[in-house]
Amino acid sequence: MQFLLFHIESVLTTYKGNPPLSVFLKAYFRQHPKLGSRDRKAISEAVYIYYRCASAWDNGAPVLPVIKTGMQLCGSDNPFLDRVLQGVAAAPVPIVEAGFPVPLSAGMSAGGWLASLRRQPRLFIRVRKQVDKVMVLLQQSDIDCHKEATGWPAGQERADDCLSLKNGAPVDRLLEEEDYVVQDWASQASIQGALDLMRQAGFVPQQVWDVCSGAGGKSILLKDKLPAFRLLVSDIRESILHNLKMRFRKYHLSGLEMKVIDNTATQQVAAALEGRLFDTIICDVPCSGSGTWARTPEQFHFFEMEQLQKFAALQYPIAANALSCLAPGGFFVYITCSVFVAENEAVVQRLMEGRPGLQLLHSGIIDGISRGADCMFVAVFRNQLP
Ligand SMILES: C[S@@+](CC[C@H](N)C(=O)[O-])C[C@H]1O[C@@H](n2cnc3c(N)ncnc32)[C@H](O)[C@@H]1O
Repeated sequence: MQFLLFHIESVLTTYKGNPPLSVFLKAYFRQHPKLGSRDRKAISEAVYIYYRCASAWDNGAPVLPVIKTGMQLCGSDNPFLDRVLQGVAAAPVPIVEAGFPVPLSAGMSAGGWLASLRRQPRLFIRVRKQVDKVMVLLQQSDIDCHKEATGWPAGQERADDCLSLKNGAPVDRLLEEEDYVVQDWASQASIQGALDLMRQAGFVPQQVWDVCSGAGGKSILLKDKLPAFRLLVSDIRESILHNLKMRFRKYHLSGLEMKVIDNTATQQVAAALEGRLFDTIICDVPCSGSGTWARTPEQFHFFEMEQLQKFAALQYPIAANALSCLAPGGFFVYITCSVFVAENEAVVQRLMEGRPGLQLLHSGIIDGISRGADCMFVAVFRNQLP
């Protein structure tokens, strides 16, 4: 047991918040090949618990002794982990009592959101075909799963192809890889709701630009849901566009054009697009990720308020440069995985200023907390200029 505690402490003292904890742990375990899979699991769980709980107790100071005692009492079977989490969930959160220092988007309560960061979220998949057959297959293997309705606004969601499962469910061993996409409920809902709005307006996207495409979560969903359309994806990182290309290949999707673009650079955008206009633009900007901190509790632990200014300085220019390429009558979808006003409503407000032709059709948080999912923010605009 002592060696597990040694490794837990060693990770906690050497990890400084970057790269993501999952990447750091993989590298750490590569350096310690004698650790078996059970050891790695116990160390990872304890470290994640530390970061989940640390916010509840005065920068985590008392959390480590609780983990140590738990491990000494229970071994690495981890029944103690549940008890630690239950204890933490019930404990008062000092930061809530003091009031969370950053204003949260409309509809978010600081207490509910902070409490949700202490629970591990669920796993969500989007099933690309025969969802009922897939559910039966999973249930036959004793994997508890249920359909989760996606879309917005509340009351207009549809239970379709989104499945909710316990985190860690071994879907990769049971399903063919091209039959499903791992994608959080809120991410699915962000696009599903926007598509519903377009459908209600009798609008069918033909020329789509996915700005900040990352590895293509939103684009893959669009390709699965819509009839043929031309798609441009762009991101500042060439390596992530390579991942996107591999994913498109895996899912047998075609009709893709890719460009490396720094969307904060007005000249670069103009040179890359040569006056092209798009009738649909998805703008899923870089952000604090605060709506996903339940999955990455280390980001909350190491978060510093100044980082918000840095993101805000990226979000507006990225969105404004993209908006300049929106065709008349076109739809512009601004998305973040943040719950902070500064990255959400404040950017929407700035985008509206000086653009009288831009109509805001919808703006709000997609709250995944009760479902064990992430929170996102989405605003949908339409260019009403003739
Ligand atoms: C929230 S992620 C996008 C996630 C992606 N849309 C998806 O659904 O999987 C934001 C992306 O913005 C990219 N990015 C950051 N700064 C950028 C910039 N200045 N111009 C273009 N993309 C940028 C990042 O590389 C990252 O992939």
